[in-house]
Formats: sequence, C-alpha cells, structure tokens
Amino acid sequence: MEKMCSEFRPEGKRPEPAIGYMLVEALPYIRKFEGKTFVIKYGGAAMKDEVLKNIFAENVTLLRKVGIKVVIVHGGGDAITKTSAKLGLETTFVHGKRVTDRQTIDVIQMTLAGKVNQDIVQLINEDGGNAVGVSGLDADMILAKPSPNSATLGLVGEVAEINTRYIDLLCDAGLIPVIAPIGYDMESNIYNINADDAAAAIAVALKAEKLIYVSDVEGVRVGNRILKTICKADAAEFIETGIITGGMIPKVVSAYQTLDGGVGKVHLVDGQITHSLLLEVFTNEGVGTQFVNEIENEPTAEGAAS
Ligand SMILES: Nc1ncnc2c1ncn2[C@@H]1O[C@H](COP(=O)(O)OP(=O)(O)O)[C@@H](O)[C@H]1O
Ligand SMILES: CC(=O)N[C@@H](CCC(=O)OP(=O)(O)O)C(=O)O
Repeated sequence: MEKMCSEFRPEGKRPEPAIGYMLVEALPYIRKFEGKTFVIKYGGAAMKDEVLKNIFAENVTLLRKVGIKVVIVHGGGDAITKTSAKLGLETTFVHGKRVTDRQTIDVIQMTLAGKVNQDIVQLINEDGGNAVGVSGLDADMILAKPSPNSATLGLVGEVAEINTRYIDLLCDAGLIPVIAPIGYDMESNIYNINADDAAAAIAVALKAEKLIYVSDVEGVRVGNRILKTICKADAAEFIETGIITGGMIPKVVSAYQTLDGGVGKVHLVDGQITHSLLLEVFTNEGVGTQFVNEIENEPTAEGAAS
C-alpha cells in the first residue's frame, strides 16, 4: 500500500496498569458518595496560584460529574486586604476575624462577591462544571446576626439561618453553587461572615455528608508534625495554649460546630498538594487532618488511628 491513513500504535509501549488500579480504588467511594452533598470551603494558596486554581476547578468538576452534589463556599481574605490597602483602608484581624466597618463591607461586596466569586465560577465552567456564582444575599440564602464580639469586630456576622431551598434547586439541576459568605439581617445590615463559619453552617443546614476545608497548610500542625486526626478536647487545649492560632481558630471551632450539627466528616486538606481534594475523597489513605469528637480507637504512637 503506497499511502495509508490509519495509525499504528507505538511499538513496545503497553498501557500502565497502575493507573487502572488507582481508578478502581475510587469505585467504592464513588458508589458511596453518589447523590450525597459535599460542602467545600475554598481558601488559601489554592485560590492564589494559577496552576492550583485550575486543578481545584478540575477536581470539583470531577466530583460533580460522578454524581456528588458539590457546594463551594469561598474565602478571599487576601483579596479583600489588597483592595482595602489600595483604597487606603487599614486591616485589623482579631482572633482570625476582620474588623469590618461600612466601607469594608463595600470592599467585600465588590471583591469577594464580585471578582473573586466570578473568577472561580469561570474556571469551573471552563472545565464543564456548570458553576453558578451567588452570595449569601441571593434568595435570602444566608440570614445573619451580629457577632457576639461586634463591639470589637463591627459588621462581622454569624449565621442566623441558612435558606437551603435555592441551594437545593441548583444542586438538583446539576449545577455547582459557588457562594460568597455575606449575609444580612431584617434591619438591612449586611454582614461579613468568615467563610469557614459560613461553610460550616451551610454544611449543617444541607445535612452534608462531608465538609472539606481546602487551605494552604498540610493539616493542623503541632510542633513540626501534622495531625492525621484531631479530637475535640485536644483542639480546645491547642487553642487555649496557642498551638492553634489566627485563621486556624475559626476553622477548628466551626469544624466542631459542624460535627455537633450532625455532619459526618470534616476534613482539612492542603490545596498546595496537587489533587489533594480527589486524594482525600477517593483514596483509602486520604490526606490532611480529620476532625473528630473523640478518637474511637486507642491513639497510636503516630497520633491517632483513622
Ligand atoms: N496549629 C496550626 N496548624 C496549622 N496552621 C495554623 C496553626 N495555627 C495557626 N495556623 C495558621 O492558620 C492558617 C490557615 O488559616 P487561614 O490563613 O485563615 O486559611 P484560609 O485562607 O484557607 O481560610 C495557616 O496558614 C497558619 O498560618
Ligand atoms: C469575618 C471575616 O474575617 N471574614 C472574612 C471573609 C473571607 C474569608 O473568610 O476568607 P479566607 O477564607 O480567605 O480567610 C474576611 O473578611 O477575610
């Protein structure tokens, strides 16, 4: 034959069976989680680095495509701080929460509910994930009340109520809600809600299977080691003794509120580890730190049994 349009396989090259084994390891998890809801708090480095942002978008799209109802609640504290600085506004944090005045609320609406939210939506949609960007103000999704520490924090809110109807509608239509954590009260005050707190309340209201915090640390650190599992009593002590500080405090506190609210599993994973979200959900070993009320088995020398 002088010229053929068919193609030969490269000689001596065989498909890699390890990839098949890895995919099969995911099967029990796909069966277990199909139709279940995962709330993912998206923050940290995975929100800043272009490569990691794309990987996150691919990961959540894949979770949605295997039938998991994915709800994203995003942070963006750094973006708020940068825009505030450009406008000459000072930033102060108290125990991991931003002191917030009326001008800061405007910045948050512009930055968090605007640019940050829409950038996430666009990336997910480039992968075919069908994301829809909303803020807690849409369809009364997050009703808020002032924080107990409002004398210091100003317009920082806590979640008073989550209206799940709209979130359910989006999820049932196969869409991925991407939620900016602001809320309002009946007196028309808009509140800045820490994204960890909002994610926790949304996970409880949706009776989610899992809440996963994607951040920029490998997990909860004690000294130079990372905990695989952290129990409630130790967490309280670590906060008390300053082992857990800053932005990790709202994460840990809201993790236990979530477990107390009936959500089965709460995890913290490192967005800097490539595909950490998929590794956590679909592999036997998992990554990062899992929050539990009590360690069921005797703790091992390595920390705690999973
Ligand atoms: N014990 C701890 N283990 C891990 N991180 C801690 C601990 N104590 C404080 N942190 C800090 O908490 C930060 C995570 O919180 P934050 O920056 O608010 O993350 P995110 O933006 O993902 O919400 C870490 O980058 C780290 O600096
Ligand atoms: C009250 C409060 O502190 N709200 C946060 C909301 C954004 C957020 O939580 O962003 P990260 O997840 O990136 O920290 C803030 O203003 O920074």
